[in-house]
Amino acid sequence: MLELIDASRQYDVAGRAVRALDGVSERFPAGSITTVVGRSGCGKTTLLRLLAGLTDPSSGEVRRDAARSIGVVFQEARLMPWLDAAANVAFPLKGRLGRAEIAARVDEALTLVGLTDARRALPAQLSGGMAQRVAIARALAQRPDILLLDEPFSALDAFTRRSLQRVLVDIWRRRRSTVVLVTHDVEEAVLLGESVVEMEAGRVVGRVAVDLPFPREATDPAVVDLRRRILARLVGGADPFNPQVCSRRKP
Ligand SMILES: Nc1ncnc2c1ncn2[C@@H]1O[C@H](COP(=O)(O)OP(=O)(O)OP(=O)(O)O)[C@@H](O)[C@H]1O
Repeated sequence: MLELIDASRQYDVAGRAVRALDGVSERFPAGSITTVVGRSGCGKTTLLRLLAGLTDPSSGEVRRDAARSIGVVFQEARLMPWLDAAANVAFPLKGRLGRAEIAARVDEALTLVGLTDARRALPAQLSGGMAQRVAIARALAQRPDILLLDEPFSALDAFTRRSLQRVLVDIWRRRRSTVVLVTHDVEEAVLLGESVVEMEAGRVVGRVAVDLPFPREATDPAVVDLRRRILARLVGGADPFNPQVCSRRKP
């Protein structure tokens, strides 16, 4: 079980208290895939960092089975610049697994993200999207019980994004790890989540069960309809470029 109980996180920004997360209680059942959607700055990354144990809540609680392994994909690749793509993927496995197992996992993960030809390239020789795919491969190779992804596909072109979304769903269905994926793309949230958690101004304002079989298609009328409804709720007809919108609306 992965769970937030009345969790809040406050930051001090130039002497002003910013409530990045405001009393969130949310359960992420073992083996489920959940997407968290909301506009920029509404606390999605903070929620993920709390789940990962990278940030402590200012108040409230995070419950996570300590025996379960966690893999995190951040918004940016965070590769080690002196290691090639394959060595970056292998790095977290060193000392935990034998050489043959590491080699097999690295091959498998690089194949899944479509980067077998780039295995000897250094991060500086990769495009931004390729570097991000290496970061995704690094997380997949660890085969974590809990996989947390922070807008992992937003730096990718539409074709690569769609194929990696499929890879993620495939892997989740095969391994039944607990997956939480944060995105500002409502379509992606509907395509990938068994449930979509809607966030606004540091709060969870809705949770929608998406009762559609995988793999899902963006053109499926049920997906289109759900996307439209979530978007309408989150935007609420307000000016999407007005930052005040975030804090003005109450759940
Ligand atoms: N380390 C930090 N120090 C100070 N303020 C922070 C910090 N991290 C986040 N915040 C603030 O908390 C709020 C929520 O940020 P968070 O990164 O969680 O949002 P987000 O929904 O993930 O945004 P995005 O989609 O743009 O990544 C923002 O107002 C942000 O400025």
